[in-house]
Amino acid sequence: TFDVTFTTAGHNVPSTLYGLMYEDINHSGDGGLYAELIQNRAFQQVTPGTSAALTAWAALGSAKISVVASSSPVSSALPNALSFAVPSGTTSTVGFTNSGYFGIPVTAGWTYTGSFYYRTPTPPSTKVSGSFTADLRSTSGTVFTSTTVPFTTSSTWQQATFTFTASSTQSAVTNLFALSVGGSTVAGLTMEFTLISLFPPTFNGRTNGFRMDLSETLLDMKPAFFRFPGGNNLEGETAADRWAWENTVGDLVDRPGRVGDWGYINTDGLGLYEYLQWIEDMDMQPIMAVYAGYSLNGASVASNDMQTYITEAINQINFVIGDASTNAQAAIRSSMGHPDPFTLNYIEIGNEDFFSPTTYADYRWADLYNALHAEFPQLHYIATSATSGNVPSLSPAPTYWDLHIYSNPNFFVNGAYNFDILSRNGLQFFQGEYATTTENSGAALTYPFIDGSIAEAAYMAGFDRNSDIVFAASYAPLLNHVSSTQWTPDLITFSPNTVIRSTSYYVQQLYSLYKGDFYLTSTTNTASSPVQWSVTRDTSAGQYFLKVINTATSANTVVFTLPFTPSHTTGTGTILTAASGTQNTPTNPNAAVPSSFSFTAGKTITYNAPGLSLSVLVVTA
Ligand SMILES: [NH3+][C@H]1C[C@H](O)[C@@H](O)[C@@H]1CO
Repeated sequence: TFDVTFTTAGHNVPSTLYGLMYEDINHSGDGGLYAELIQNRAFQQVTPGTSAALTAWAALGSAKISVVASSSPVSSALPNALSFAVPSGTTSTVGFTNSGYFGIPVTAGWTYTGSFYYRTPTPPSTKVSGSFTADLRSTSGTVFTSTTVPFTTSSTWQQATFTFTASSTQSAVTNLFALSVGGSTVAGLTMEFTLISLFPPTFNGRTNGFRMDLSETLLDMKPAFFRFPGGNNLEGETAADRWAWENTVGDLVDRPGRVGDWGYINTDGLGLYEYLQWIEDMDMQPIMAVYAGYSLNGASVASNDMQTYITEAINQINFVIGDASTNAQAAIRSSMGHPDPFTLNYIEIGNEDFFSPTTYADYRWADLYNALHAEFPQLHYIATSATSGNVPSLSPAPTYWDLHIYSNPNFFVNGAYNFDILSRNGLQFFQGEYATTTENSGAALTYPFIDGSIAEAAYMAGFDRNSDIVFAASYAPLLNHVSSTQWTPDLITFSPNTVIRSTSYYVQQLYSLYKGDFYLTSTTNTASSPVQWSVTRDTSAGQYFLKVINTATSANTVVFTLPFTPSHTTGTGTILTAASGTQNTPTNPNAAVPSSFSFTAGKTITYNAPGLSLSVLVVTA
């Protein structure tokens, strides 16, 4: 039995404590949160004439399709186009299909919004007019919804737009988007297409917006912040491949995309503006990273080449918070629909610069910090070259540090007091990435499992308890597409039409929902104890959240002694618990989900915590 007495003494819990770490990894962005359904929609960053250039595209009927460098590109950012050549004498239906990001969801009632650019490089002497049919169909050709899109041959680019509404829901996602036309209409013609786009309804109805079910899944966590755009995906393989904000704003036709750092092309259709608008819609605040001159090939920008990136970072921040009436970058923001500045308090300078500590310490940190702090003194700047709370020396000395740790359950159980032992010297910590990535045996994890999730919960009691110096924490990575994953485990796994909440998702959710605003000191415990606890309070609601974490496989009893007598004798709690090894997976998505329970409340509360459990007992004063 663990006897826990808590007092009314303690400290504030920062509102920023629990949030989300994001980067476009595992198709978290393109094919995930970004709602565009067409993969390879503008043939960005591909080599014309290669089969890879045609990823996700296939011909219908006797048409010949290939990716070409257009003789008259739709924009300098999008030099490539799909060439669609119809042999003379063709009479049967021709066209092309796209298989989406490993599938396309067909959902009854959804009105899809589509568009494409098209032109006929060498139009016939007599203009040809006709109609394309745009549709969603199964791979066997069953059409679920369709509409006609009139066209007229012209050597100049036209943009066609259309909508259609699905009348059925298909459980299978192996569906195709198709553009087709009667062969006799276009026989002998060669046409070009690009930026072929199809959106479902989006979160908050935003144009060029976010996938609804994934947004709702994240909203259910009430996350306080969103760290973006990376993570490794900020850094590029080289400086030229980095995430550069300017290439991600403005009209989609002006965004070149880039080769991302996780093995696939980023369209950058999900760009800085879309991130910021969604973050605002989700009641979060950004923790925005700026490129700091280190890339994944291990090279650092030379000291006397830093100015380009310093200027880029200043412009990136001005896009977010500048005055649109005086600042050019802020004026772009305004022209995209947000005249007022977005909320911004935190800037992360680089990512995991403990891989390049020398150049970070010699000049990269100072160059960026000094310039940005001078320009934006009100912002907080987060350094990334620490691997633990014993931070390296940097000048100017950072106040904020981002720490990352990926390990096994034992690390998190034994590390539960890692922040208690740190001296309070003004430093503030962001546990920006953490997760149980292997079993104690070292076996890799494809999905989180209850043993690791409850170990994370034990570590997180340390975030509550030390939230005087831990201002933010987020599990990583956040998302993975079940059909294209480069890193496991992840908090949330998704397919084109399903979302699986892992056991670690529920731990993150419970800590975030029951964060409270004040931490109450209680009986000291020790690291590696099988049971951890945390008591926080929602002061305005007069509610106390008694969290109990039992990392042992057998039950343990905790007896709480309260500094007051609750106003009720029955309390309601929420528990996440499961047998060792349990995972939520695509085939068993609800193997472990939270459930509620009631308990007897009083000046003392005796709670028998099941093995491998996180429980939150809600007590009203
Ligand atoms: N290598 C990990 C650390 C880096 O910051 C992330 O991009 C990766 C997983 O999210």
